[in-house]
Amino acid sequence: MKTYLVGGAVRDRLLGLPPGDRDFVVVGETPDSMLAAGFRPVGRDFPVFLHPDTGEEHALARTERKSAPGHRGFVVHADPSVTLEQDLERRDFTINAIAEDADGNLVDPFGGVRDLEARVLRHVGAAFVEDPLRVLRAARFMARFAPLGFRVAPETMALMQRMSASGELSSLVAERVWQELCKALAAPQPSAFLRTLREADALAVVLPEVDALYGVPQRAEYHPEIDTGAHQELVSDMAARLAPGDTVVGFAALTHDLGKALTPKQELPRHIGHERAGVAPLRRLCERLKVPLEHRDLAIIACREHLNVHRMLELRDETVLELLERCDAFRKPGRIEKLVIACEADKRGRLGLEDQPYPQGPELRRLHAAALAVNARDLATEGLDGPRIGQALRKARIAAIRAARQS
Ligand SMILES: Nc1ncnc2c1ncn2[C@@H]1O[C@H](COP(=O)(O)OP(=O)(O)OP(=O)(O)O)[C@@H](O)[C@H]1O
Repeated sequence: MKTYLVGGAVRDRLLGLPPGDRDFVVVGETPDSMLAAGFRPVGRDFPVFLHPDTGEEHALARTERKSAPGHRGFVVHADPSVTLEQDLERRDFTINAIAEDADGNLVDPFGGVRDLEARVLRHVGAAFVEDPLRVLRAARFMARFAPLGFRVAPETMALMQRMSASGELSSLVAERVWQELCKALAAPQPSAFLRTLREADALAVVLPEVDALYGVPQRAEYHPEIDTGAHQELVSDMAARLAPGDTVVGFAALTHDLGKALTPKQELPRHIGHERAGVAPLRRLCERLKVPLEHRDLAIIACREHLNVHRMLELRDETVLELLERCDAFRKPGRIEKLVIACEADKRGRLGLEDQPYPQGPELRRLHAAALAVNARDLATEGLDGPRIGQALRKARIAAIRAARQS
């Protein structure tokens, strides 16, 4: 069986990055011969099989054509006559179109190795324009590879701009968009995702709420030299640094200031009330992209509460408890940790504040732990009934917060 390692695994090994999932392409086989060799099929119509021992994905070499106008998706053609080169030709970027045989020999018909060395993200061929998702894929690869010095080839960027102008990006299904956004948030430099999409004129189409922050001024005492769009870029990168790979924190960091785009002109650049104004656009974005509940819930809390967390050290004991209650921190204790990191990213992700400590974080963690230690069952044994237990619990938690503050 002629089997080649392809895609991300070859690319990442050549870049010296730790190996991820391994995908293989198989040439000269049919679905029947794969089944006869013991492979298990994945899905129904898709020519992908799992290796009987390793479970790794083996796809039959295939070509793909965009289906006729009026039909969605692609026509996949996979049979023993499809060559390895034809399979590689349908891939998105040259650096993703390198194959490696079992002896470690590279097959690289489109100059992927040269582009890896030159740190260039370049499309393979004219068929690139057939799938609008590739604009987002380019942006998310930049979130991962910009720190290594990669840039998008000018001719690829020109194609991406044409794809945006064609209006096809708006036909992308929510799940595909969310998946790429998530991969970008899990990468070391999410700001490169935003910047690449903006340059391709695509951000306003896929994330209009995020795009709306560019050009909106910040308060003078923050960093007047950059706008709120640049601020959200810095905050997103800081979140990726503080909680690498945590897309729940990353999404909250990205969206915490959406309300600033709605500040009336006469109120600029103060943005009073932006934490409340941001909830509506955030909900809209979450509904459109079918954002998972865990991501959505933390993002809404971070949007609404980030100013309170920043003011933590001045808050009254009662207000600290209210903040914890609004975060549902007694039923979902893990949330406070993520909220703290998103808020810390906001504070430290400002020009000149990158290395500043964020004392509000440890303080909120400490007071949360003290309030959590108060046990409703202990109070129940004192003979209190329903509503009075609730009141006693609040009082005891406030006392615990006070005691922790004084200790
Ligand atoms: N929409 C697409 N258009 C063209 N080629 C694609 C597309 N999606 C995937 N590919 C090809 O399939 C390979 C595997 O795709 P996948 O999305 O798993 O990314 P990857 O390159 O393995 O990177 P990572 O594992 O970091 O996400 C890619 O390297 C590319 O060759």
